[in-house]
Amino acid sequence: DTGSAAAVPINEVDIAYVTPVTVGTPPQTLMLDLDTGSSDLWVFSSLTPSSQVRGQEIYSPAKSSTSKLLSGHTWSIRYGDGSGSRGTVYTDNFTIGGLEVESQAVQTAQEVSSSFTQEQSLDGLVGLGFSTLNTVRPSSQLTFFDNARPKLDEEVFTADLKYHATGSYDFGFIDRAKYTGNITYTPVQQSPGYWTHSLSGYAVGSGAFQSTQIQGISDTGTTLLYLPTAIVTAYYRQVQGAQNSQYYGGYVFPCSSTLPTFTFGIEGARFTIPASYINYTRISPTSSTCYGGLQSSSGLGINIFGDVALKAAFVVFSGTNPPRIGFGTK
Ligand SMILES: O[C@H]1CN[C@@H](c2nc(-c3ccc(C(F)(F)F)cc3)no2)C1
Repeated sequence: DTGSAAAVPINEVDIAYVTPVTVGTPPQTLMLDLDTGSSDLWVFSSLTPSSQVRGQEIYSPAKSSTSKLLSGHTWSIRYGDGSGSRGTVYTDNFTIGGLEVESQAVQTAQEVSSSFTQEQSLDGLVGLGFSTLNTVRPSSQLTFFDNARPKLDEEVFTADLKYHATGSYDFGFIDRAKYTGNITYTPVQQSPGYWTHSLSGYAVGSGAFQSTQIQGISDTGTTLLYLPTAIVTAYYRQVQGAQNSQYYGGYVFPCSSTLPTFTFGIEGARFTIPASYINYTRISPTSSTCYGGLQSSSGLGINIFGDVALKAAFVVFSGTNPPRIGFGTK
């Protein structure tokens, strides 16, 4: 089997992407954020206090003839930005892009943090990290990809995220129409559960490529690209008026500045992020100061190849044994 679904940016700066999914019988449609940096599938639900729901679609297990309570099981998760949620668990039919998993663990939120309440076009997350990261207790649950795997034509899913446009996630096949040339693969270290791999180096604008291994995680749920401080300062040294602002918590610059491109390597292949992707957003609607899409990872303890980098390529997440990740030019 295969599946294919849209990845729709939730605002005008691509802060996150949501994908239509269906849960239960008859199908209830929700828009979920597919996140390769976590492994919980959770949804706003009929169990979420109405004071915490602001425009989101909810899953009501009571309205589904195929829902089953996973008795005694709970979950609680915290994301990199400090947001979080927690609740109980049902199993139910779950589909993405026509690909169905009969008994998917669907984690129903009983509490969500304020930043989820405020994000009214996001109804929950689908974790596509390794199932070892799942937070359901006493027994952890499998991701949609792990459940779907036995029925997939090929043990892969792909991400084709786009700049200020709708892209796609495919399951079980690699769509040759979505990239040119060949996919370049590199090994993934699946512990502790992220899609962890290395870049083979980088270049700032037309500068020489610096060959250096940079280990990090490819994380579709993270908006920006976070790299070591030395690389980030080398980049913004090329930007007139750029500064690392304590106040704004990162590199900002005059919106009128000319930004260089940023190139990263996967093995011998090279992928160039256009300057426009790195001119991420105005710090406020009327400001002439802009916030960068490339920021330092020094406070995170890990480098994160988020959407600013991933949307510059066609990315294959391969669940083969051993797992690997592939990048294609598009
Ligand atoms: O934890 C890491 C795993 N992947 C990264 C991730 N972060 C979120 C997220 C989504 C939406 C929101 C909110 F809607 F604004 F609240 C917040 C965080 N989803 O994946 C970070």
